[in-house]
Amino acid sequence: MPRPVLLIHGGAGDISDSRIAGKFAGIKQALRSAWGLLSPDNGSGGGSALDAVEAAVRSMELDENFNAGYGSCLNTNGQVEMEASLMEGRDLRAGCITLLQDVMHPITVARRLMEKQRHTFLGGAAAQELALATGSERLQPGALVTEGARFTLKEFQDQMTQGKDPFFARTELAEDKPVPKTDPSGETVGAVAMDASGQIVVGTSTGGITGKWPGRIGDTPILGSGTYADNCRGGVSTTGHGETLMRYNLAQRILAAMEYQGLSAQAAADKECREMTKRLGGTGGAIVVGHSGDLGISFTSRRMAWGYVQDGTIFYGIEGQVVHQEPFTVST
Ligand SMILES: NC(=O)C[C@H](N)C(=O)O
Repeated sequence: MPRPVLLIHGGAGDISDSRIAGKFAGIKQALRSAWGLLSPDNGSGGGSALDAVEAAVRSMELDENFNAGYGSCLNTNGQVEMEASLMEGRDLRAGCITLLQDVMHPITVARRLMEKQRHTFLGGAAAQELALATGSERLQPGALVTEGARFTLKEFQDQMTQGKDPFFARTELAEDKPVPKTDPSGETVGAVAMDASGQIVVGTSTGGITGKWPGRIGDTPILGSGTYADNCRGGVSTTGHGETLMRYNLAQRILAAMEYQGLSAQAAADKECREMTKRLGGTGGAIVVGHSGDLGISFTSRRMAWGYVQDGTIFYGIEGQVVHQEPFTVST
């Protein structure tokens, strides 16, 4: 029987030192709220990967330390347009949502779509309609906008006014271009879980990138780029510069490297993240759970927050190879 595992990320990017504590707190909180749903010790013989992934992502959508739900990045109109995807690896069912506004939990809307099984990808008004019809509350316009998101948009717009385009700077890493103090890509959230039945589920949720054009769609809701789950191979959630990730098809490439080159989850994630940045310039990261339960955590950005629980211990990190660990309790 597979050993259940829950691995999450809180986004790849140029995360400043002052934001690390908030990221760690949010990662631990998300693991705390989701692990009980998956753990074999939860009294019900082990829970479902689907419930655990949804719970972990919902926790980070509520937390303004992450670029998803409340605290999402803003487009050039100062508005939040969110995206999410959810996939399960047994029957390859999925729900993908884009251009969603004024709803706290895009990942739950993605789950509702997946469960309906009629369509796989809905955007804009249709996504909104589904959200409201399946129990999501419509928030006041602007309710998801935080001070931090406003500040980052202002900083981005100031740089544009000065003729510096931070997007271009990040996709042309080899050149000496100005780099924004705050990464306009913000930090998407994602979770990959495998339950005791071998079911693998992946969910990813984002506000996109700061200063995006209204209507811009990133990698997050695109299967094979932001999210992919296949019980025969594994599950991947990615984060980083969406235009880069979708052109490279990062999630699918990592799974292909595991399947056809026999690489471990870690080796495949390292190889494909590195190769992507070498070829396209943009940076990003991925979390991976292989079908046999091995884990991969890799990023080419400066930082990426991540965490997982194993054998009563929580492991987490944000930088290079540095791994922190502490006993996991519900009050961690
Ligand atoms: N930080 C992120 O992961 C942003 C997301 N990948 C996007 O480009 O929309």
